[in-house]
Amino acid sequence: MQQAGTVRVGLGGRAYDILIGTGLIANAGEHIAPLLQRRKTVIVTDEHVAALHGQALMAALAKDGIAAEMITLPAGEATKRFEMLESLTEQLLALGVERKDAIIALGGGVIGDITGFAASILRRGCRFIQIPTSLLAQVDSSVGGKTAINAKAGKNLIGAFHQPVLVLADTDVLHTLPERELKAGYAEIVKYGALGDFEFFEWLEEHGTALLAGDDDLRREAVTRSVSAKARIVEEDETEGGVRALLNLGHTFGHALEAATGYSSTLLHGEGVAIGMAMAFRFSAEEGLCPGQDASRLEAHLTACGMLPDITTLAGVREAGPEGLLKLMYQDKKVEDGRLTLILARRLGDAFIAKDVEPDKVTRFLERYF
Ligand SMILES: NC(=O)c1ccc[n+]([C@@H]2O[C@H](COP(=O)([O-])OP(=O)(O)OC[C@H]3O[C@@H](n4cnc5c(N)ncnc54)[C@H](O)[C@@H]3O)[C@@H](O)[C@H]2O)c1
Ligand SMILES: O=C(O)C(=O)C[C@@H](O)[C@H](O)[C@H](O)COP(=O)(O)O
Ligand SMILES: [Zn+2]
Repeated sequence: MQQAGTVRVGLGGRAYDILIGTGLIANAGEHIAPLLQRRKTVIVTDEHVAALHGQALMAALAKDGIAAEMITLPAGEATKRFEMLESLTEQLLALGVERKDAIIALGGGVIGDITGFAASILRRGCRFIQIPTSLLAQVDSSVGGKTAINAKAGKNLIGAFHQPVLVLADTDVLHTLPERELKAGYAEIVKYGALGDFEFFEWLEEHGTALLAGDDDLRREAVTRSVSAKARIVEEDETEGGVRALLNLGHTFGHALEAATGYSSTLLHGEGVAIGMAMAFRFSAEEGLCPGQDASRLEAHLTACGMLPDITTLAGVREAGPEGLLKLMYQDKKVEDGRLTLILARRLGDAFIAKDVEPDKVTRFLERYF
């Protein structure tokens, strides 16, 4: 049975709906057919998701007369690289994807990011639909139009803003997601509370454990609240000229840790975000910007969910050391005129953009972690 709510991302000519609920993949054809110029599409997915949910989507599209081909990429962050982008775009062209077609990204944030980027450049831009299957992709990466691959120099450095034309977040599929991946997605949910909604943070303190354990109603509510918050920010600032940078809370530290650990399974993106948010709050507290008890409260919640490892135990991080991490932080896209921008906090639920952060302060802060 299909049961879904809708959040609209109001971006004028690039506006789209995010449908959140159950039975959305089983009925995908009915939502997708009206968007197609011809009843033909290509699904891009990864090997795990293809095995679990690929056939269900193919069958749902066939029910509405949509012929679909499937391209399956390797799972994991290492897929967000140039060689994969080349292979993906060549395969899309070989399958005859036309400029007016809409391709489908079925998977987590890795598939959404690389497929969205491929769509943004294929024949100078075709449309794409997000069917996010990880918690992280449902609450964050499928919405807002940031698409990218990683570069040797840093995370998501080659990409484009390219909005999807539809997002189908089917919470049924979360039941096959491994626990570690669920927790990684949960970090991005905590982010919305920590950056701008204290009441949501309190709700997560109360319901986080049950949500992670599998409660569908709580998951649906968390996805809806998260994407609603993201949609409002993206509507105000689509290409991160200002306020959208708040969605980067924890990411300057987190992306540096991901780079230091080689974009590998040593540290998932969401895990880096959890550690990075705790660091951003602790740094804010040590700078006298935020009460220490708020930093402790955030740490306590993340620790209760098993999400705050000692960073120096992560292969690659000790080798990088404070100086190495600081250097990686300077690849951040928020750097302006060679100066570091961090998302810091006044309190839980109130983050702000701090420009021109002194590197010495960050180095001394990082040294205390080692
Ligand atoms: N564009 C954005 O705004 C944005 C936002 C946040 C994160 N991201 C990016 O998203 C990526 C992380 O996304 P992710 O955490 O989804 O990682 P992912 O895409 O690697 O998916 C996580 C793992 O779960 C598997 N998986 C996905 N759905 C499943 C399901 N329903 N059942 C079983 N297994 C499933 C995948 O095969 C993979 O092994 C990072 O590259 C990050 O940079 C982008
Ligand atoms: O949508 C945004 O804006 C975000 O910053 C969301 C982040 O969770 C996401 O990881 C994003 O890809 C990071 O953006 P980047 O510009 O730092 O690469
Ligand atoms: Zn993120």
